[in-house]
This record gives sequence, structure tokens and C-alpha cells, in this order.
Amino acid sequence: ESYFGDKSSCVENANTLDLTSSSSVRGLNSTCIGKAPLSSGRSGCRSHTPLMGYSVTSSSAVSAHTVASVIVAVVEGRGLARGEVGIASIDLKNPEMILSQFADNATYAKVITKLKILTPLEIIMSNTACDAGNTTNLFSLITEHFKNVTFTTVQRKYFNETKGLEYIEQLCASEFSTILMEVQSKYYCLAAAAALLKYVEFIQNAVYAPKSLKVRFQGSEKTAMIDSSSAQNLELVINNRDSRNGHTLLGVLNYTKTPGGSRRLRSNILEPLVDAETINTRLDCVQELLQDEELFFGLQGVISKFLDTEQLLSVLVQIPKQDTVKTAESKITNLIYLKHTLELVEPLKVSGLCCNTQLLKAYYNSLEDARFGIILEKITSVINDDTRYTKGCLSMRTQKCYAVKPNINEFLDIARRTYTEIVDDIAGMITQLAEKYNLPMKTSFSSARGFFIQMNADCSTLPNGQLPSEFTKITKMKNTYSFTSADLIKMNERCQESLREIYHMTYLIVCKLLNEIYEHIHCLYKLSDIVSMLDMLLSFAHACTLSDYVRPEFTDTLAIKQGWHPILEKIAMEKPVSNNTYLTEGNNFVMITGPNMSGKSTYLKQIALCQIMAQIGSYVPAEYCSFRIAEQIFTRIGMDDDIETNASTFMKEMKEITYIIQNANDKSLIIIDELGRGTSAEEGIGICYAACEYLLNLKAFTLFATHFLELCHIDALYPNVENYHFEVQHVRSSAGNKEKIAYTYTLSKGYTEEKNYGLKAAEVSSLPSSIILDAKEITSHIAKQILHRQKSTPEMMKQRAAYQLAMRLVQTARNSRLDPDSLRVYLKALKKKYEARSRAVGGLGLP
Ligand SMILES: Nc1ncnc2c1ncn2[C@@H]1O[C@H](COP(=O)(O)OP(=O)(O)OP(=O)(O)O)[C@@H](O)[C@H]1O
Repeated sequence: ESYFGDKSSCVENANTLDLTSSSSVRGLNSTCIGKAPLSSGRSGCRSHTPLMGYSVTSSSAVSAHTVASVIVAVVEGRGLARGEVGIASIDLKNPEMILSQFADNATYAKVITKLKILTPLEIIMSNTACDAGNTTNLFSLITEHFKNVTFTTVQRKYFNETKGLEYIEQLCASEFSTILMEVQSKYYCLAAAAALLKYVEFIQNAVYAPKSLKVRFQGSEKTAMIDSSSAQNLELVINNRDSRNGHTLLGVLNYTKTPGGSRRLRSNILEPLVDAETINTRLDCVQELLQDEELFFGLQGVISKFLDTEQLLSVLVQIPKQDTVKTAESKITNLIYLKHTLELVEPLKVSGLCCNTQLLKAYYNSLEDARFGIILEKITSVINDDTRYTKGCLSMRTQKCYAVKPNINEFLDIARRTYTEIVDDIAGMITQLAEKYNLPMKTSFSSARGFFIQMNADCSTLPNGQLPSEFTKITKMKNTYSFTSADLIKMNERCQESLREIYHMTYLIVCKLLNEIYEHIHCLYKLSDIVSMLDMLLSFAHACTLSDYVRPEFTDTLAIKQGWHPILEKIAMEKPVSNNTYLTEGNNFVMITGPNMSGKSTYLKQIALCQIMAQIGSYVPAEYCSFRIAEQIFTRIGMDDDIETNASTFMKEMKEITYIIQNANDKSLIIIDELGRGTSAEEGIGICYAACEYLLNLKAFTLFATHFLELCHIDALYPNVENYHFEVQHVRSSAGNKEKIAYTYTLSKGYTEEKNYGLKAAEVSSLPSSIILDAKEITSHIAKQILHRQKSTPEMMKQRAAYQLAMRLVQTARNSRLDPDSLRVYLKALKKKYEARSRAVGGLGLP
């Protein structure tokens, strides 16, 4: 039985579907269409519509108006990736699979919203989401929100990302195949896709034909989309050279104190906001934190005491099916964590009391929720006031042992007395042993060994250089001996025995208490949300205090005055050379040239990073900055061949640019660095030119760095192009015979005048001088040939001038807010100017 009509049956009877077992194959054929498969009369059971277009004939989940036929697979990351959710959905009546993946918070608002939009007929999740009665938060929330939707669990092994990628490769129609690039490192949506397709295959008893499926990726709503290769190019959360070092945007901004805060920061960096109002409320808050030191340190002090609230929540709502000592112990620990967390609510309120900004005020009001007090009161009626979370396993063990107040259960009190006596006996025994052998023995404890003896001593001080024979399990680290004795092992066992009794009795009391608390527990979702958000905002403020960041503004213009690369600053430990950026609707394409190593890539990445920082509510490394909200951020940055996907440099470039062209819109920020590298120069220029012309027709802000200087002339045809270049200086070496390039990393208007800078860069490298000499000769020969071929005819130049004028006039007229008379004067002046220019190239009569 694998179909569950409602949440309760789902949790209690979760029986995982094995998609391979022949006994459970219930694929529909013409005879069973219309019957609810294995229905046991519960609500929510329904029949599937097979691919071939049969209609749904019975379903209580389906309203009369909208016939639901969407199957959705949902999977969540585990461990550090908790909160990262992958969704794959497919409409049985439409061969289109939609994938999404995003990070969500404890309320899983995005997942719920997304599922609501999808209106599923059935939701598939992994059996581990409700294993042995331990339901995950996500599972509980989904079942709660979608009571009429059928739930099915399938074995976790079907949520296999490698299979998911294979499926998409096989099934996705070629015109949508750029999806592969977008999702290839989005493991959770791939895993969901694998389970979904396998499941659909199973219930439909049919497979999709190869290359027949439309596959789309959809980010979560209200956030800017950054595809996975852009996130990688920009080193947002992972450094490309060493995944463990913190030279990433996350590393620059992460001064969070809680795991929830750090997760939130990570998810925000990957999915920045697009709503200027929300961003500004965050910025107001960061500003207040920066201006009010007391508020900053007060809040930071309290926030840093919080544990992983989301984790706490998820274990609290799990009801273990079996009562073992381990489950008992962990429930008691969690209750202590809960008490610790709730006790921080009041200090959090007090430290934020003097706040002025809207967001902090709203948080303060949320903390006024009476439920926090109710839960704490209930807890303190049973749990000792001084029971608290402490570091160190022995002290935490003591806290758990004495958590419940005395006189609640007299057997518990007796067991605890016994425990105390044993612990005292152990200490006494070790003191006696120390006196007997005249050695500096101390009582120690570890969760693995229990109580044992530790001693700092040089082996020369020991009789015969050895420990007495009654000691066993001896280990030595430098001068520290750890050992035990047969008596001590026995006492440890007795200690454990009495502890088990204590935990068991405490557990029963704790369970009763938790049952009374459950109805109020949802206020903790709010608390975990507040804590993680405050932690992130404090982290932004902290980052600002370490460098001179500035508050961004949001307008129609991308204007950065003296901005710099935040990660480079962290790596170099000094401020990099800063530069300006200016893009507007009428000037939305910047072409950047400059010799190798002059700073082009760094500059391009810096702009994208600043944009992301601004859109998550952080201050930005600049003197002044204004951004136009970007709905998508695309980057194509030259990197080495992708060995993993076996793609050549050229094919990878082509896929990336296709992806940008297919998905960019007027609100995109597009960063392209060295397109067309992977083929011959002529073809490279051709491809770049065509791609530029396409992008020039969008209102997207594009920054395009290239070594093809021929492309710079595109500004003659498109008035919205502006050329910039990185300046370098030529300095003579002290010997005076060799010229060297000195990089200024300074951006200036116009295109670079530098010639053959590749050769100059090669000279600095260790390439043998004979090869460089040859290369110089060949280059000059080819250059002469090209010049000869490329010389523009007067006719071509005339045409270009005319076209240029026409474009400028149209653009001016379109953008102008001048009154008609002034406009006429302006256009006349413009015409005169261009006629003069066109005469200079041979004279051309203009209309
Ligand atoms: N603004 C800056 N301030 C200080 N150092 C910089 C700056 N920009 C770049 N650099 C340094 O110069 C190095 C080369 O920069 P970058 O890779 O951006 O050059 P490039 O012009 O893209 O080179 P290529 O054309 O060869 O790809 C960087 O690794 C960095 O160390």
C-alpha cells in the first residue's frame, strides 16, 4: 500500500514504494484506467491519466473546474544543505517538466508557494522524509498544506542526481537543451527529476520518447536568477581553486554567529532580492546597526548565544517510533536547547528596544508573541531554573541528569542520588589511587570512554618508566597518559546503568511536557526567521566596519563611483585600485579592452558582485553607488575546458552564450568576458559581433570585455555603446634596454591603443626569446596582410557615417524630453556636426 490519502495515514503507514519490484507494479493499462489504484477509500486517492490522453475519471483531489494532473517530486538536502530544496514537476497532460531549486527558511514559504502555483495531483517525496515516524519539517508542512493531495514516498535511492541528469540528456528536446548547463550542478532538482520521471514511468507504464520533453528551470519567485555557472564564475559561495578557502563573496560577508544566519546569507547570495522596498528595509536596518554601536553589540551578543533554531525545530516536531536510550537522551537535550532558546527571547527584545527602523520594530513586535512566555512557563514548571545548555559533554550530561525538578518523580530522585554517589565514588577512588602511587592522576570524562584517568607525567618519573600493572587501555599523547582500571570500568557500567534509568524517567516527563507545548511551538518558526535575518544583517554591518562600504541606491542607472572588488580586497589584504561604472538605458552597453592582465575580468566580476551585494541588502565596496534592480545576472567568463562534462572551450562558450541569449530580458545584467576565444580570430569576431548586435537590441545592461579590437567600432553603429579600456604604462627597465608594462588597473574612456600586447605579456613570461622573435615577425606579416584587405572604401565609410547619424537622431528623439523647438535646434546642431564628419570622409548629402 503506497498511496496515502491524508497526512495521518501517511505518517503512520508510510510504506515506501519500490519502483522496481514487480509485485508492486501497478502501471495503468486500458483495463484499469479510472480505478483509483490500490485505493483504500481514503480521500486523495485518484487515478492517473496515462500519457496517451485518457481523461481523469475519478479524483476527490480534483475540483470540477481545474483538473489537476501535475505530479511533483520534492527533495531536500541533508546536513549543511538542509533548507536547499529541489522540485521537479510534470503535467501528465503536457510533456513539460519544470525544475526548480532554491534555499528556503524554516517556514518553507517558497516551497509552499511554488507547490500552490503548481496545484499538484500528487506529491512524491523520499521515504527518509518520514522514516520510522520521524517526519521532516518539510514533510509535515507540505502534508499540512495539501491535505487533499495524494502523497507517495519512494526510496531515497530514486532521488539520484546523476540519473536525473542522464534522464534530461535523454529526454529533453534539443531546442531546450541549454537547460543542462543551467541545472548541471543543481543536484536537488536533478534528484527530484530522477524520482519523478521514474515514478511517472511506473504509474503510466509508458516512457517518454527520447528528446521529447520540454524541460524548464524556474527559480523561486521574487528573487533574481543567477544560473549555476555564473555563481561559479563569480565565486559566490565556492572558490574555484580551493573549495575550502573563504575567498568568495560568502567569505567576504560571512560574520554570522548562527548556522541559520550563515545558511540564510548563502541562500540570499545565490538568490538576491528584486524588490527595492524590501532591500531598503534591510539597508535601513544595517544603517541603524552601523550608527548605533550599543544596538549592534547588544544584538550581536544575544544572537551569538542562539543555537541552530531550525534544527531544533525539526527535531522537536519529530515523533520517534521507538523509544531508545538515544532518542530519550536527545529529546531531553532538545528540551534544554528549547529552554535556552526561549530564555534568549527577552534579552533579544531588550537589546533591540531602542530600534527605530521598520524591520527591527516589526521583529520586536513579533517577539511580543505570548506563546514564547507560555512555553517557557510550562517548561520551568517541570525543569530546573538553572538547567541550561553548556559546552562539554560531562557538564551537559549533568544538566540532562538533573533537568527535571526534584519531587516530581520520587524514583527519579532516588536514581539521581545513586548516580551522584557513583560519580563521587569514582572521584574518591581516583584520589586514592593517586595517593597510593604518588602520581598526579586526575578524573577525566569523554562521551566515548566515560570516566577515565588522566595524568601529565614524564615517563622518567614513573617507576620503571611504566604505569602500574592495574591500569589498562593506556594511551599517551605527548606527556599526557590516559588510562583506566578494571574497577573503574565496573563503576562506569554502574554509572551508565543508573543514567539509563534517569534518562528513561526524565524522558517520560519530557514527552508529557512536549505534548502540552506542541500546540504553541509554531512561534519558533518566527523566532528562527528573526534570528537568522538579524544574524545576516549584523554580519553585513560587521563587514562594513572592516572596509569602507557605502549604502547603495536603487534607480534606473547603474552608477558606481570608485568601486572595488571585495574578494580581491580580502585576498590582497589591501584595497584594490577602484574604478567607476556608468550604464543607463541610452548607454547600456560597455565594451572593455585592454592588454592581458590589465584588470578586465576583475572589473567585470566586481560589478556583478557589487550588484548582488546591493540586492541582498548589504553595503557595497564603493564611494557611491546606484543600481538598477537586475532580475537576472548572467556571466560568461572564459575558463578552462570543462573536463567533467567533456565540453570543449568553444562548445562551452557557445552553450553559455546561447543560454544568455535565450533567457536575457531588459532587466538583466550581462557580463561577457572574452567570447569567441575557442575558434579562429575571424570566426570569433563574427560570433562576438552577432552576439553584441543581439544584446544591443535589449535594454539589458551589458559589459563586454574582448581582445578583438575590431569590435570596438560597433559604437559607430550603435549609440548605446561606450568604449572603455584599461590603461597600462610602458616603463624602461633599469638596464634601459627592455621595455616593461606597468599595470595601472585604471579604466579610461575609449578603446585601447596598445598593440601586440599578447607578445609583450609573452616576453614577461618564460617563453624562450627565439620563439618570441619568430612570433613577432609572423605577427607583423599577418597584420600587414589584414590591413591591406580591411581598408574601408570611401563608400563604406560614408555609409557608416550616415547610418551613425540616423541612429543618433532616432535615439535622441526617442529619449528626449525636450520641447519641440529645442529639439529641432538640437537635431540641427547634431546634423551639422555629422555632415562635417561625413564630408571629411568624402562628403555625403544627408536628408
Ligand atoms: N583593480 C585592481 N586592483 C589591483 N589589482 C588588480 C586589479 N584588477 C586586477 N588586478 C590584478 O591583476 C590580475 C589580472 O587581472 P585580470 O585577470 O582581471 O586581467 P585581464 O585583463 O582579465 O587579463 P586577461 O585578458 O589575460 O584575461 C588579477 O589577478 C589581480 O591580481
